[in-house]
Amino acid sequence: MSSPVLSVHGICSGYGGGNILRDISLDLEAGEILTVLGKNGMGKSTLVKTIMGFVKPNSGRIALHGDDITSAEPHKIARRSIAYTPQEFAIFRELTVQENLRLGVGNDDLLKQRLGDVEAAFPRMIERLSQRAGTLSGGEQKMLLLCRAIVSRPQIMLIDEISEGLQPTMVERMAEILRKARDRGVGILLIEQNLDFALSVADRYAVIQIGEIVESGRVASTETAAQLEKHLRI
Ligand SMILES: Nc1ncnc2c1ncn2[C@@H]1O[C@H](COP(=O)(O)OP(=O)(O)OP(=O)(O)O)[C@@H](O)[C@H]1O
Repeated sequence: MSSPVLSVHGICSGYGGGNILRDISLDLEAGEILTVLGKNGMGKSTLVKTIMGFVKPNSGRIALHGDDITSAEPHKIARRSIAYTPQEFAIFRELTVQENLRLGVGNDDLLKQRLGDVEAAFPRMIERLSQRAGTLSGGEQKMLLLCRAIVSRPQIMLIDEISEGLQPTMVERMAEILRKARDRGVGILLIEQNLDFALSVADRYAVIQIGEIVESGRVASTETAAQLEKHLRI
């Protein structure tokens, strides 16, 4: 087997010295989607924030492409071909769509070369390039987040609840975009509560309950959905 693009080993992490995550370990390979499932407040966002360096782990090790990045600064981690789409609407509302997309690549020339990636993912975004991002619909803002990640042509994507509040056709479009990225070899860590969406794209799953992984495996059949649903019920 190839070595993982992202490796999380024995991570304990939280806020103010306490631990929300306890002994979390997972590996992500190139060209696969691993979904991390769990109810509200179980620690899913804390996990991606810890990987990105926004929350410092109290113990454990995180490696990107085999290099230790535990406790590295977020801007240094972000330079390592990893794209993070946070759960919060992390777009710059006063900037245009194009200016938001530029943040994914660094300059306009490169963005121009890669606008085809945006058009292939979500043609409507091209029509909106000069529009202020804050005036996009909620669904379009989520699409912009995903497009910004895509134009950076990352090897790893960390995606936190992108499907939340979206209509089914938009969710299906997101699923297609993620499958295409996976088929190009991107390793995707997909944080989700939408079980149908997550299992329609993921190759593997892990369930977080109160900061611990309580179940994990391959996404195989409808049996998996039935088996996992209990973890997501309120
Ligand atoms: N900045 C913070 N300071 C203190 N506690 C926090 C902070 N952010 C999150 N928490 C707590 O950590 C726990 C896990 O939160 P986290 O956001 O990781 O959960 P989640 O599984 O992503 O849930 P959701 O789906 O609701 O976003 C919660 O109890 C939350 O209140």
